[in-house]
Amino acid sequence: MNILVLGAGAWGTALAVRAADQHQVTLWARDAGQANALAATRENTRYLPGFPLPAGVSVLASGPSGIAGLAAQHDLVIVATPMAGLRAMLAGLAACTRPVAWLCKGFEAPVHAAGGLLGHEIRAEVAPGLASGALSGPSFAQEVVQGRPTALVAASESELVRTALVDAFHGPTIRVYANDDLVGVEVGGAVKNVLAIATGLCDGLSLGLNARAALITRGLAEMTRLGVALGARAETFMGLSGLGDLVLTATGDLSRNRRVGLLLAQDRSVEEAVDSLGHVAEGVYSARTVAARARRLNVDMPITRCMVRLLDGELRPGQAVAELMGRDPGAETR
Ligand SMILES: NC(=O)C1=CN([C@@H]2O[C@H](COP(=O)(O)OP(=O)(O)OC[C@H]3O[C@@H](n4cnc5c(N)ncnc54)[C@H](O)[C@@H]3O)[C@@H](O)[C@H]2O)C=CC1
Ligand SMILES: O=C(CO)COP(=O)(O)O
Repeated sequence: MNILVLGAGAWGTALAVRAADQHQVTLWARDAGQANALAATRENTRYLPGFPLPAGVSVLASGPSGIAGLAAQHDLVIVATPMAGLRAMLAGLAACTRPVAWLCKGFEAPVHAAGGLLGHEIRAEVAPGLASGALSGPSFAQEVVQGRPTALVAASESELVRTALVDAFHGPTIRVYANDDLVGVEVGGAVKNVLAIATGLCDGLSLGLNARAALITRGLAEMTRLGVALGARAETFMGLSGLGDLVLTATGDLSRNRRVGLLLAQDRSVEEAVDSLGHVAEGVYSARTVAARARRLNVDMPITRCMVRLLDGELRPGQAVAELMGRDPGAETR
């Protein structure tokens, strides 16, 4: 198989390295300078230092034919940009006849009255004919690139896309499960980032293991409520892209979103926390949209609401905890 990976951040690079165990991979960087550095050093020193690119990975910057021309020369196209780059990528790939999958986890920042969109909603606007889906699940790039065992979920309404993703990435160190609930998989990947900020905050404030378990469990409930209201199946949230990725990101110190929460607990500003990462933390950008869409659907998401007020500077860390603990008693429903 010939695989094109559009985006040379940590995750695109890690998946390119692993896919090259079994396939030919082209890793595309939007910035010619970054592509040249990658090609010269055979290492992504900016986003994933310490892991050489194997011979099966070739590096490219945009050529005269652009991404549409490149896509036509490959069997599968992976969009590995953050959410902020997905709309432009899908628009550029609108006429592509190859299967396409995005890796980003979040809601787009609002571009019109409908509010911020998930990947499949952006696709419906800019590339409705594209055979496409999302590759998601609990997967830190640093572990995947080292060949540590990982399970992913290939989500699409299209069997062709699910099969292409399994063929591309299922191997000795990665298991890929197929799921046709694209909405559920996308909601899980987006909301877990917001909840990981909350759990980082909780751990940074040394609230204890009981508090962390409560946040994860009640966070899963609010993620499920939003997903079901958006048309997902509830059982998807018990799977890899729901519970699985929530547990990983909320508890694993490799998570950039969790690290934002840990830094906020030290009274660092959101800007300082994000700048210190040097990587994207999608939960920071998605939180407001998650809360806004939940509000419109009449879905109660108290943890998310609290995180938005913290990120907006309306609450200090201690006040956020007091607000969550001060709520009226309620039944343990989903
Ligand atoms: N790193 C990880 O372990 C995982 C990340 N993801 C998701 O994958 C997406 C990408 O994450 P990472 O590669 O880790 O990010 P990163 O911060 O390591 O790299 C981001 C890359 O995207 C490029 N970029 C930034 N803004 C862009 C835009 N507007 N248009 C096009 N390219 C742009 C940057 O130049 C850089 O190459 C995120 O949505 C993240 O949530 C998903 C699973 C695992
Ligand atoms: O999505 C991820 C792991 O599955 C990565 O999470 P962070 O973006 O918080 O690092």
